[in-house]
Amino acid sequence: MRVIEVNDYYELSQKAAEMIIDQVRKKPDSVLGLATGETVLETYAAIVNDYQQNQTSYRHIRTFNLDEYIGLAADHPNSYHYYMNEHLFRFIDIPMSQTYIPNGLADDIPEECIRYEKLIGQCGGIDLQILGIGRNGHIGFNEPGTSFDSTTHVVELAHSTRKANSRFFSSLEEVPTHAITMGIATIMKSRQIILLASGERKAHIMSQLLEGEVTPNIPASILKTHPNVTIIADKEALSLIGKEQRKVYVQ
Ligand SMILES: O=P(O)(O)OC[C@H]1O[C@](O)(CO)[C@@H](O)[C@@H]1O
Repeated sequence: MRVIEVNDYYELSQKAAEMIIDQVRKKPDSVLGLATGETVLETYAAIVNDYQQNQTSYRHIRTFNLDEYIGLAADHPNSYHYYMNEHLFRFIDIPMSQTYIPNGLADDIPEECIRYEKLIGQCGGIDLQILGIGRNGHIGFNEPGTSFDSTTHVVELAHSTRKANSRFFSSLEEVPTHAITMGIATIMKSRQIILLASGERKAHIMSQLLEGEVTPNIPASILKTHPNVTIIADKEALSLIGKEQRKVYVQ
């Protein structure tokens, strides 16, 4: 695991976009794993900007999103379907039929999880997975305590996660209680992973991640055992890292 330290959120977004665009140019039929949330927003904006300036093509790219709320329709403004269309897909030339997001309205949700996991395999697995990190160390919606062996599954969202995400809803009660998420084993099968962390609100979890052990209590800690993980984090997110850990990880 290597950590690229950047000055601020702007630089983080530029660097992340650059790495994703590089992957797309090198392998135009790449399978990308995508995240939602606030952190990745400007990365998508930078990808859109590059598309408009340089016409990088996504015609043969396939994408798999990490997660989706259960119970929200694709056109609900807080669904991750809506988020992805709104911030990325509608601006680039990716055919919508090549963008995959779990269906949180499926009649048979356990079956939907199995289908989604299989589909990732049938597409050859994920070449590059983008991750944000929750303040409790969650990746996707894999909350603390999730088995490292988990594949795509249903989760009950932690109160802290619902509270954090309630900023996008009109009230906490409106935040769905459950979601479908790729599992930790699903994420770990990706050939390359980039995790993004920005701002002071991620400083505590970043120090726990970099200084602590690999434990299901911090789902992101499993990334330390993956052969190709890059963390892009800004100075604020790395502000609580001790000198020794800095020497080990930070470039
Ligand atoms: O980027 P944010 O909004 O801080 O969220 C971090 C992570 O938490 C989630 O929003 C889920 O709670 C993920 O989608 C995201 O990767």
